[in-house]
Amino acid sequence: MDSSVTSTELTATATGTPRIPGPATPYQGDIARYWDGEARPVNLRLGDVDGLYHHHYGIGAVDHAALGAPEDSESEKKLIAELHRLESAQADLLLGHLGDIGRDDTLLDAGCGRGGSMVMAHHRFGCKVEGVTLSAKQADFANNRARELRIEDRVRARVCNMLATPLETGQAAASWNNESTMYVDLHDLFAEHSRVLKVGGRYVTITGCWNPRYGQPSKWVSQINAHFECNIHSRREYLRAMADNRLVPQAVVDLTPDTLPYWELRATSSLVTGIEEAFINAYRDGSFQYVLIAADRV
Ligand SMILES: C[S@@+](CC[C@H](N)C(=O)[O-])C[C@H]1O[C@@H](n2cnc3c(N)ncnc32)[C@H](O)[C@@H]1O
Ligand SMILES: CC(C)=CCC/C(C)=C/COP(=O)(O)OP(=O)(O)O
Ligand SMILES: [Mg+2]
Repeated sequence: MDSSVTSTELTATATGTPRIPGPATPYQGDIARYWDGEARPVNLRLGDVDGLYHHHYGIGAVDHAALGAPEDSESEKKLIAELHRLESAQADLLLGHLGDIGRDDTLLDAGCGRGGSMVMAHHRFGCKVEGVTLSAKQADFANNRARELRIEDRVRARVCNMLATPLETGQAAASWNNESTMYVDLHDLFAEHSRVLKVGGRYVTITGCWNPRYGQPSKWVSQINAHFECNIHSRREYLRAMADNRLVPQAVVDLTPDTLPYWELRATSSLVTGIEEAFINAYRDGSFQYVLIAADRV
């Protein structure tokens, strides 16, 4: 394993997606394999609704009028569309905290998945969006979508470690992690965001974190970690690691009550994956919180 690979050593996947050869750690190799092999219907069928493919969860009230009655032959289709609407609403909320972004700005999506949030950011601001993921499959998928939408000159995914990105120091007007912070050390992560962000730039994350008021990670939190091979941090760790890296919180929003309706609806669908109960119980017993943190790079 070579942990010294840098952005200057970019090569390409078979379909031309730039990549840094080799994961920095054996754990990153596991995570790359996990996402390369992921093809859950709950993600692909929701993405098929309008071509925005997300790997994050939803927020907001369920529109029961949009769901239709259970005997409705279209009820499954309507349920999928509603879950997808709530996931896109989550990304909209995140993008709404990035500040004033212009067409000439560059944004960084750290842990970009299949690129749904990147496309939304470009459509909203007209800006350039650079994404990084450990998974070559995901990066290829995101770049194919960008080509289909004819925005490949503005939206690009690369295969690389978010802790050592190819971005220049101060290049990004804003950057974010959408449900991707639980795979990395937070001090290393925020040091890299702090490096790539211009002074006065904005960092935003939406994430699940364990609640220090509960004491320690609950069994539900441990179950979520095992399910996704991730390591959920505490709310306290976020604030400490940001403070240590010139990221000053401007907003901390508890989205737990806003995400519960998504989970309760998802638990009734045929696309359940088995992790719904753990999320619902963890949110209800107060051991786990869904939060948005927006911070200024000072
Ligand atoms: C749950 S998905 C979120 C994807 C995307 N942010 C979204 O909202 O659809 C987590 C993502 O984090 C990425 N990831 C995890 N660790 C990473 C690392 N060290 N460097 C780059 N990407 C990483 C994974 O490859 C995956 O794309
Ligand atoms: C809030 C927390 C703790 C998130 C963990 C990271 C994660 C796996 C997010 C959703 O991905 P996904 O959309 O691929 O998952 P699923 O298949 O469950 O929809
Ligand atoms: Mg999903």
